[in-house]
Amino acid sequence: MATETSVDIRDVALAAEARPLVEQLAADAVAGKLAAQDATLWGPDAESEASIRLSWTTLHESSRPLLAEIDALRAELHAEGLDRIVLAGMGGSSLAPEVITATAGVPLVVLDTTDPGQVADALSGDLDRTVLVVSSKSGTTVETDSHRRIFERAFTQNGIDPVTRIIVVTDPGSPMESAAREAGYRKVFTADPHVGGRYSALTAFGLVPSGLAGADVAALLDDAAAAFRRLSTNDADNPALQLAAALGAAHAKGAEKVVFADTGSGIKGFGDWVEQLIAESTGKNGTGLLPVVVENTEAPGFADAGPDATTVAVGPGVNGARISTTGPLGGMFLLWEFATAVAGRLLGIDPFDQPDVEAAKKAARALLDGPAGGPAATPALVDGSIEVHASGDWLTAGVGTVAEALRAFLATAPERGYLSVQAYLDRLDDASTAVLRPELARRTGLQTTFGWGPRFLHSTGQYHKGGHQNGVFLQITGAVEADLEVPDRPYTLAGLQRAQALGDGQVLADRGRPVLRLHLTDRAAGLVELVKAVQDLRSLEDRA
Ligand SMILES: O=P(O)(O)OC[C@H]1O[C@H](O)[C@H](O)[C@@H](O)[C@@H]1O
Repeated sequence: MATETSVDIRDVALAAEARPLVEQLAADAVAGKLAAQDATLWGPDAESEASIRLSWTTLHESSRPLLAEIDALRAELHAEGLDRIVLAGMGGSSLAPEVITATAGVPLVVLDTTDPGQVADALSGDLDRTVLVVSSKSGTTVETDSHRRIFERAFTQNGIDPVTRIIVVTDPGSPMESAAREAGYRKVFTADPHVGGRYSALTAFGLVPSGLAGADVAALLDDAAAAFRRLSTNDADNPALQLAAALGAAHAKGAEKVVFADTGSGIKGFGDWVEQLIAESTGKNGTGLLPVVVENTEAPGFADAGPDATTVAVGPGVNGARISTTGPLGGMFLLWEFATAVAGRLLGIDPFDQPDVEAAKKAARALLDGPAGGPAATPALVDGSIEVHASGDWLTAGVGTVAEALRAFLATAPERGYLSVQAYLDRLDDASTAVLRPELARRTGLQTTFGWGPRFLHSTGQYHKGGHQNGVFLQITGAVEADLEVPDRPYTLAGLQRAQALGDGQVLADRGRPVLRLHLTDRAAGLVELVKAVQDLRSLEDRA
């Protein structure tokens, strides 16, 4: 892993376009003001939100006292033979720990799903050695609350006192804090409330689960501290100003997509974390930057990126990368946070709110509260193990197969739009679904994103509804073999999962976006058929 945090605008034309912006940012002392937590940088409308969202700039100092607490708790847990850490948390409450622990090579089971099979697999691990970290800033996130209930019951059923095994990370004063204290859970960490979820990598949200799992979290703070010195200077060499200016200049020329490929950074899964930061921070008011995370630099989207996209190497620069960003993980977190906040200023938006996330949650709740968990969805057609559900009027009569439905759906994508593939499945057992991203990108020439539902609802979901309105949305849902009850709640996990897919689909369709839902009545067979249908799409196109 690189030791110094740096940015290289490799594309000469882009560097030239970014230059005046960088100089202006330096002259306006934006980096110093940001480091000093000046809430006026995004204009009067954003000021009140910004005034309670900027403490992340100095977490490399303010989070230090946490380290000893984490070490002491880890030692205590180990002494009791508790060394399997399961983390229940959505979005900002799990994305950073997942990257930190994967990069450190230490195991962490992350629960950010409503798929009953995936949760059942986490439950079937060795509960005798398990500690559940329940992380939620708001303390009200339904997935996280459901996981806590399910684990609490499982501990009890296995003769384990759940209060000894549950650790909570939340904001002070949240409903979860009071409930946890009342229940007497083993430990409650309260995080700095003046840091939003997606900027919280170096707060208790990032550090507690990662440290308990065995990652060297002190090193993260050291690396962030070293990067801070460069990121907070008001000069044109500041890597964050350069990165923000390049992204802003590219956006101004119509490149609203930012395509990420790892080029040997030594960091595992950085794209999944940076995706939330960029999409939720900038994707609003009909503008923003759409992160597209791809498999490698040869993958479609990166290798063949057009004028609507800026390619970014996470790691050393390579051919085809217009920008490269390198550094140790702690430095990279801070670099991208600084750059995203500054890009927000260039785009004229408030990088600290997420005005459109709530809409999908509301729609899912309404479906769950409706009769029998929402209306029965009658498919427009059934082809083998796949049911086709279409929202909007693009599915013409006479379409009889999945391949034809896909073709009709993809024809709705505007030029230089994007395709979002959203799989409400088990991201471990159904991992191969991710192959659809490159397969579809290659055949459509569209920038194509892939997200696991409901995880992406807490990340790129904001952009889908609030950002540039040029996306088309392919949802994939699947049959559930064994559902899981959520103790003391009127819904099951499968019911929640279904409501989340249908609810978000409804919100997108209400905004005029084309949505195709393919429901796999047999997951394995359906996926094979779907991949085949995508291949047939090519032959249909060839014939056209
Ligand atoms: O930490 P929590 O309050 O449970 O929130 C988890 C996630 O929920 C929402 O969807 C927000 O848009 C995300 O920014 C946040 O990270």
